[in-house]
Formats: sequence, structure tokens, C-alpha cells
Amino acid sequence: MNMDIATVNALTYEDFVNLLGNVVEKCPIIAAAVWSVRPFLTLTALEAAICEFIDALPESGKEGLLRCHPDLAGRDLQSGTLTRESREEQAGAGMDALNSADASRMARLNEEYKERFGFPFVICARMNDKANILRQLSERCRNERAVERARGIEEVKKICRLRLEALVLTDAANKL
Ligand SMILES: NC(=O)N[C@H]1NC(=O)NC1=O
Repeated sequence: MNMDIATVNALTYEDFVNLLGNVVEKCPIIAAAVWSVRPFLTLTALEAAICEFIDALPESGKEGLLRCHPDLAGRDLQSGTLTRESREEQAGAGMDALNSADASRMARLNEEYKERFGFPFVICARMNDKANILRQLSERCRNERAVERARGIEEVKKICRLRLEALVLTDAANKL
């Protein structure tokens, strides 16, 4: 159900937030905010408005945004309480089918990361496989806090772009 950007621009506030409320995980305030700056010429313009909102957040706001993300292969996955988007992304990277050694390694490193930084490890699961995710998780544990905050936000933006592309026709497709 891919909408063209003109249709997105014409949505009521409620429909707009229903459609786009989870392009940043559990942060419908972002869709609610960018509704004010319609119309968007293209999907990329909509994406840019979202990124502008995120970049304008204070550092505490960026950390809050990271904290809205569920752990990879974490409790929400086990209990079936992930959002649909996150469930599909995590399954795509094999996070729902880890062997017990990888599962305990993920759990240990996720805890270590959160202990060190005060926010969870975030990575665009659709752009990485299991081996990559485990390697990045253990490497990124050693970064500085400010570096990781910025890195996590970069990953949030990648996740957002792919979630947008699943809902809205891309710029090229619009011109067809
Ligand atoms: N923690 C984390 O990275 N979570 C996520 N990554 C992703 O691609 N989807 C998520 O929910």
C-alpha cells in the first residue's frame, strides 16, 4: 500500500499520524510535528523534515529517542511485544532465530552497552546481518558516549528512510 506524496500531503492529521507515526520507533511526536510543514514535494523532502526535527533536539532528546528503541533480540522479541516494523526488521536479520550462544552474547553485550551509555544499541537491522550486528555491537561498546549518541541517531535515520519507503512512493516512482 504505497501512497504517492500528494496523497500523503492531503491526509488529515489523524490519518497522517496513523500512517507515519512509527517511522521513528515509538515516536509519533515526530510525524505529529512534521505535519505542520506540509506539503512535501517528495519523499526525500518529508525525510529531510524528519531529520531536521531530530537534529534540532537537545542531546537529552536524542538520547530519549534512542531509548524508545527495543533491544535487538531482546525481551520484546521474546514476548512478542515488538512493533510490526521492528519485528519484521529483526526477523530479516535473523534476530528471532539466534542459537543459544549468539543469543546470550547479544544479551550480554546489549546490557554492557546500556550500562556504559545509558541508552540502547541501535543499528539498522535491514542493512546488516547477524554477524555484522554482533561485531558492531561489541566494537561500538568501546566508543565515547557522544560518538555513540550521534552514531545511534544516524542509524535511526536509516531505519526511518526504509520505513518511509515501505509506505510512500519514492521520488522516482512519483514521476512515472
Ligand atoms: N535496537 C535496535 O537497533 N532496534 C532496531 N533496529 C532496527 O532496525 N529495528 C529496530 O527495532
